Formats: sequence, structure tokens, C-alpha cells
Amino acid sequence: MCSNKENILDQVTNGIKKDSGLSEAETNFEFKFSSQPTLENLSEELLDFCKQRNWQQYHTPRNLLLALVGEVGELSEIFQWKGEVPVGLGSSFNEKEREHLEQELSDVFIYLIRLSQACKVDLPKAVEAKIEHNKQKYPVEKCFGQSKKYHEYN
Ligand SMILES: Nc1ccn([C@H]2C[C@H](O)[C@@H](COP(=O)(O)OP(=O)(O)OP(=O)(O)O)O2)c(=O)n1
Repeated sequence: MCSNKENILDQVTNGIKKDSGLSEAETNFEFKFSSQPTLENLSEELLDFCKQRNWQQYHTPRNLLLALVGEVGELSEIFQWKGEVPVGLGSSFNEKEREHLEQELSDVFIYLIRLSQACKVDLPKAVEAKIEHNKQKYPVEKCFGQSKKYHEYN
């Protein structure tokens, strides 16, 4: 390890290793989402899906929130009893389980988009603002390599 960048990477990796017991390969986050469809594309499609079925009457904020929580429960069941799972899932998930995971993550995302629509929250803008807020709350120089709650730092 000679450069500063390598040094930081090493510290991050070791930090993850120490907490999760996973190796460097198992904590490799290199991954990119597709650029299409956009959030706006999905948002429009979901609104159409709902209108075509005359389901606006059911897609109220409270109902959508309950549906979202239900889907989070279904997502959790997939991981239940598996113990720690590496980033990328490794050999912990077979093809069928991976497909199931894709479906449950999608259900959660779909209801999150619908709930945001029903609450008229501009989700990408809100997330961007929240990330900025998190940066202020968790400054790198205070939090580097530690995962404590913000009020536990001095
Ligand atoms: N009133 C509804 C019912 C369903 N959906 C959409 C959003 C979810 O993506 C999916 C949820 O469908 P199900 O309630 O059938 O749940 P699952 O797909 O999880 O099926 P199961 O409960 O059998 O696992 O369909 C919706 O928008 N509004």
C-alpha cells in the first residue's frame, strides 16, 4: 500500500471485514444500474397500470404504505435464517432465489414510487436533499470507518 487512495481503500475494506467477517472479494460493490427505464418512465407506467384498473380509489397513502410494509416483510423472508450474505450474494442464493429477490425488491420499489406519487413527494429531489443532509450529519472526518449513530460521536 503506497498511495493514499490505496491506504483509504484498505482501511475501508478492513473495516467491513472486521464487522461482517467477509473478505475483500465478498464486499466488492462494483455495479451499475441500467440508464433505462428512468424513474419518470416507471412512475408513468405505474400510474397508467393503476388508472386502467380503476384502482386509484385503493391506492391511498395509508393503503400504499401498508402494501409497502407487507412487501418489505416478503423481502425479509428471503434472507431469513441465511446468516450473513456476501455482496453480490455469492453462492448463498440459487437462480430461483435470485429471481424471487428481484421480484420482491421490485414490489417494494413499486409501492415506494406509488406512495411518493400519492403523497406528491418528488422522490429523486427528496433523496438528493436527504443525501446532502446525511453528509452534514455524518462528516467523513468524524465517521470514517465507524458506523455509530450521529449523536454517539463527540
Ligand atoms: N392493489 C394492487 C395490487 C397489486 N399491485 C401491484 C404492485 C406490486 O408490484 C404487486 C403486488 O401484487 P400482489 O399483492 O399479488 O403481491 P405479490 O406479487 O408479492 O404476490 P404474493 O403475495 O403471492 O407473493 O402488484 C398494485 O399496484 N396494487
